[in-house]
Amino acid sequence: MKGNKRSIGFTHAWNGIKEVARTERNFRIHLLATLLVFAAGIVFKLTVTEWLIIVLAVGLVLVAEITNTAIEKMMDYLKPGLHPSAKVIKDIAAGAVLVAAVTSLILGILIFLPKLYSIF
Ligand SMILES: Nc1ncnc2c1ncn2[C@@H]1O[C@H](COP(=O)(O)OP(=O)(O)OP(=O)(O)O)[C@@H](O)[C@H]1O
Repeated sequence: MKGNKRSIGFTHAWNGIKEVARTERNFRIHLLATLLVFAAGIVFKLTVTEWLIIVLAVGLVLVAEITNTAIEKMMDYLKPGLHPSAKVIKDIAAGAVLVAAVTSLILGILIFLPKLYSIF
């Protein structure tokens, strides 16, 4: 048999992430932003505590985006046509992404702004 139960579970999870990356432009933008933030972290030599905050902030946004996509796809599967309840559910899921993104933006500003300020 090819692979054990755990590796098969990982394969399903990886397939899920690939599906989100393939279908969701916002997720691809967040992945690009993640790379840029990590590059900036290396350039500015972040402390361990700062890295902890940045990694958590980035993870928060990616998890929110993946969850939002799962909810959107579930709604499209369960209720393919337009429906007020589908709208409310999707809007709430999108709201979670917005909250995560704004939180991460604030954390990023608090960490990187003083470093940028000290350069100029
Ligand atoms: N079945 C539906 N019934 C009513 N309104 C809907 C429905 N599907 C989507 N909408 C509205 O369109 C918005 C965008 O939904 P869509 O499924 O197109 O997600 P998206 O374009 O991938 O957006 P996001 O940026 O949140 O990922 C929803 O937040 C909702 O307001």
